[in-house]
Amino acid sequence: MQVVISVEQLTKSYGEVLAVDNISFAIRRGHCFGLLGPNGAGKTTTIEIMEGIISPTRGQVNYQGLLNGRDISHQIGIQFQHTALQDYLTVKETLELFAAFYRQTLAQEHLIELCDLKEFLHRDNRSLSGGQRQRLLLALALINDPSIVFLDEPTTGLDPQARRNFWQLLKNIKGENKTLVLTTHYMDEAEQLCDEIVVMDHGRIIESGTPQHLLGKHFDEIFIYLPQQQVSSALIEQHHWRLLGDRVEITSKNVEQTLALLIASRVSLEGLHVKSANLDDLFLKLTGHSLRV
Ligand SMILES: Nc1ncnc2c1ncn2[C@@H]1O[C@H](COP(=O)(O)OP(=O)(O)OP(=O)(O)O)[C@@H](O)[C@H]1O
Repeated sequence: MQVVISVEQLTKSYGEVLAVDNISFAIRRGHCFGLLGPNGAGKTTTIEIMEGIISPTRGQVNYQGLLNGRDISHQIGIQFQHTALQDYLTVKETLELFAAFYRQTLAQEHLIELCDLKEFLHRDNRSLSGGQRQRLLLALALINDPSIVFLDEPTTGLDPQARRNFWQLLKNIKGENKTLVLTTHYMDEAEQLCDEIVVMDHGRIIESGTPQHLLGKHFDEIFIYLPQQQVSSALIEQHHWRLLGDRVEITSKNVEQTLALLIASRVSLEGLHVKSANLDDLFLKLTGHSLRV
């Protein structure tokens, strides 16, 4: 698949602080690319350099052959984390206001359908729920029919249902052959949406690849959980199992064998929970801390 953005040896320092430290990666057309990392990892700095909002100290960003600094504004759309919306305007009026800034725009009907705005189109911006506001911000990012859309933590603060609805919209947009670049604090979001991820910490890339490839590379075990009161301390110590709150975490390379061991040890299997490693586990393994602390 064709590379649309290539980031080459990018470095950004703020005085003594090295926010981004010599990173390189490529983003392919039609992919959803995720930039993950704990607070202060350098994600926002990286995405803002890609968007052309700030300039790098060293290195460059290439857009389909165009160097960063050239006017690429007609090709990209940006959904910022905090965008002030004009009070007293309806959603429809807001779309019209923003559309007036561009020569080329996506047909309003299509935009309304793509971002599911119909039910609150004539409502004042101030009366929107968190999820509706994010859908409007997404529509504004798409208004110039960009081929690349940047989303900085698009679902932070939304309830689970609103997040799931928003993911579906992003999947539909991806289906229109647009390239998505997003930062997120939610591993399930990255797992649902991203074809490729880059994990950053302290300004550097510590891992990159498809979620499936990275999970396969770092984990060949399955996690089994049981209520602690059902497992004797002697058994926990003997097998070096971990205590997580009131549960015992058993790491197993062979679930059948582990279950046979538990049954032979007369451990009750009530409340047993089995789970494969997910991106949360990967993140913890790579950075030593979970993403949301
Ligand atoms: N304008 C600035 N001046 C000085 N230091 C900055 C500036 N912007 C960012 N930094 C520092 O650069 C580092 C990377 O910050 P950045 O915002 O890129 O991280 P992040 O991964 O986006 O974090 P978060 O998830 O909290 O948004 C941090 O140490 C931050 O304090």
